[in-house]
Amino acid sequence: MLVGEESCCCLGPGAASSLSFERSQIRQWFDIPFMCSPVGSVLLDSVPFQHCVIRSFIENSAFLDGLKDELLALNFHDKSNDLYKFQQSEDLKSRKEPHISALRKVLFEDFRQWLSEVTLVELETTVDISCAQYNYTDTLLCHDDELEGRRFAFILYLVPEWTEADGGSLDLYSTDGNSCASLSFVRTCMASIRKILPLFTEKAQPGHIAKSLIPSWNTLVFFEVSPVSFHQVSEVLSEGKCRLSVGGWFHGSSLERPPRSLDPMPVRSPHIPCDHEILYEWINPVYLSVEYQAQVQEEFEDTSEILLKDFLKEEKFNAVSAALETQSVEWELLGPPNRRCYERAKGELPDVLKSCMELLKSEAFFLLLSNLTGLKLHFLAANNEESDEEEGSSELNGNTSAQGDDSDHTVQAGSGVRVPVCSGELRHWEHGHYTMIHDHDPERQEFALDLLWFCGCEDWEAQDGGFTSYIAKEEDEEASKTI
Ligand SMILES: O=C(O)CCC(=O)C(=O)O
Ligand SMILES: [Fe+2]
Repeated sequence: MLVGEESCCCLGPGAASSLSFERSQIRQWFDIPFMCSPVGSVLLDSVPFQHCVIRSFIENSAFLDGLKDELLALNFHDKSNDLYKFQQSEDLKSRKEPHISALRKVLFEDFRQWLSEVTLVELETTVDISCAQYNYTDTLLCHDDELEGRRFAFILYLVPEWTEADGGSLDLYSTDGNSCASLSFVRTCMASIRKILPLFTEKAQPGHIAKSLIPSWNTLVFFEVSPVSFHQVSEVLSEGKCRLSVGGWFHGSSLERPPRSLDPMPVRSPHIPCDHEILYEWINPVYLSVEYQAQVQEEFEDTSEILLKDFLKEEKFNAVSAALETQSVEWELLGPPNRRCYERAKGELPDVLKSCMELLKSEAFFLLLSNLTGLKLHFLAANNEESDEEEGSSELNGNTSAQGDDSDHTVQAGSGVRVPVCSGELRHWEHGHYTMIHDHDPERQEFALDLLWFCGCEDWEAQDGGFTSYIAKEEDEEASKTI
């Protein structure tokens, strides 16, 4: 029987018996990959990566109620960036509340020892534990938990009646076949083999959701943190329910990490040669007046951004909108999910959309952008910038319709002159779509002009989401700027 620090925190025999239950069998099952074996209330599975679900983790329900009350009385702070939105408690490492202390003792003494025994992984005494609340619309997108020293992740759920329709599932991703580390595999490898492993494999990328675990009251999930442990908390969809959990990590020597796989660079091309007539055909004449362009440029130079309303001529805008609504555009879903999830137009576009994309890549448009921004995106543009490395990008966007991206960059030509280039796509965004910023993105290392053109999102409200956030260098949380 596991007993907490105070007698009122007796956890009851359930915790002890479920943990010690069939210990040798558990070890056996962990040794056999790709086998799902329910052992009483302990379910072990190595697909898509080693994880374990223990139901009725703590038997004493009065203890759990007390624990929940103590947790809800803690201070929570909002955590929000491109990866997540939820509330996190203060660190539980040194909280003195009786139930919290008792749980910490069970997890980081008894349970840690058991875990170490069944997995044959040496675990350190580091205590890494906090409490999280995911309420309506909260989420934690695809990630692998890898951080120096983290060896196993655990989460104990303290949720009300929960179904798939409530969202908030813990989704486990399969990887794209480059997989190089699973618990059983690593354990059977000699240390020397482990060392050379990264030389042969690149870090795997998450593919599709292979398994969704619906949280339930008093269920503990744990999994091995490895280069393939990609998972997410799907968006909480029910308005009235709080997905409360206690989670953290058991620390030990991290597994060898294969080198990161780099995102391929988008194909960039110089402008398409074309006459300036195209601008008169497509662009709202307001933006073609030299005086107005000078005003726009001044504002852009001050704030590094500008919003140009009614940018296309009305009839062109209507034609593009109609094409997006009525003509068939083939969309492909882009991944990997730890970087992005949205649709991009694929194959031949309907004529008007094709022409619109060509406009954004045209020579005349590069010149127009130069005039509006002061950036030298064309050799004829006045050179009033400090650096010759500014670049640009544009984006067509729509709700039920389309979105695109057009990035102007410069490449070195043979003569040493930088030639502005661009890349762009037509994108379609809907609920659940996103992009994430990455430290290792090549695009982060250089300057570019982002151009976003939206379609199909009239009467859009802030609460509808779909904004673009710019994050200041070295900052974790989103910067003030959202578009
Ligand atoms: O709450 C969960 O189910 C998982 C949380 C998680 O993945 C994390 O905090 O890193
Ligand atoms: Fe995680």
